[in-house]
Amino acid sequence: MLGTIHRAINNLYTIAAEDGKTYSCKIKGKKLPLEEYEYNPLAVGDNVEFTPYSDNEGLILSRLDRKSVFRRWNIKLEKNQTIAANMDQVAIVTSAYEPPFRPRFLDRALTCASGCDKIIVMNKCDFDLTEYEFERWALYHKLGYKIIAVSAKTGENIEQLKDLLRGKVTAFVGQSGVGKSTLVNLIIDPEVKQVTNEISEKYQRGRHTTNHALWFERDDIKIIDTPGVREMLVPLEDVKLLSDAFPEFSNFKCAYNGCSHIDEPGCGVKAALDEEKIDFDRYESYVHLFESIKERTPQWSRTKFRKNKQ
Ligand SMILES: Nc1nc2c(ncn2[C@@H]2O[C@H](COP(=O)(O)OP(=O)(O)OP(=O)(O)O)[C@@H](O)[C@H]2O)c(=O)[nH]1
Ligand SMILES: [Zn+2]
Repeated sequence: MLGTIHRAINNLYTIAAEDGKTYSCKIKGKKLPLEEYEYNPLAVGDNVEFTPYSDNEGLILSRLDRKSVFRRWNIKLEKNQTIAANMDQVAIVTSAYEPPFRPRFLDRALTCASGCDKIIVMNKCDFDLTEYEFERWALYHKLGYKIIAVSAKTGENIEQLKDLLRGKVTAFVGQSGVGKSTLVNLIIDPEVKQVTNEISEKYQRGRHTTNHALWFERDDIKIIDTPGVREMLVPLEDVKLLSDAFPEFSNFKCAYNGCSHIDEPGCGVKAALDEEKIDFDRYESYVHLFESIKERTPQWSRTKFRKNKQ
């Protein structure tokens, strides 16, 4: 039987199956195959093949191919952790205030998502952005990302956000406290208008924080809410991920195929930077990401980077 993982906690998986029923499952026998540096074989959104052994229990046999993933580097485990899989798009939720808008965080989150569209949601737009923040925010629009400013508090633009979600599976990711759960609750259950900690019981969630990813759906809107994090570290991955998150670099040609845009001669990206055709802050953000991947594992050398890119 086939099904989709809607919840994954401590090797126990809740699966919504093709027969319309929900099964609580474990992985059969040995573990599922893991890639080097990979922590968890299964995440919310994964499609699996399983054998039911009772009306509501089963054993997972295999994972079907993924079309997309959102994964980050788990610093404690020193492994890539897959947070959500097979979504059509990732909504990176940021907030205008408390926590303040952090473009660097946003760049990292953009890099963690692969194989899907990315939309950027600015929640708490009942607060004003500073002029500087507004400019940074507008830059993402210029780069071609879908962006939307909403307020879970006042309801501003929530209908427009819903329009972006219809007919799709969307993973909500972001810093802790930006209001992901408040937004998800508002979208999934419009009757619920109270603040988060009052509604958390209804969904049997933690009081203030979401500590595991969870699938929600209502009509044709399907959302994977994910735990908020303080830091979003980019996964160890084919470095192509980085270039995907910096689409503006692809407008410029470099002398070397697979140029890392750090110190190679004839780098078109660095030339464009000198001519102010690329935003300096974005470039700096890229350098940080590049260095963070390189530092983490000495064996992930720049040579490997070049080889992977070709
Ligand atoms: N002013 C204002 N406050 C909001 C808005 N949305 C959420 N909040 C508040 O922000 C706080 C954090 O909201 P949560 O929904 O718990 O944030 P989260 O992103 O799910 O946080 P984690 O569970 O840690 O990932 C709560 O006190 C909410 O009531 C908004 O649009 N405007
Ligand atoms: Zn270059």
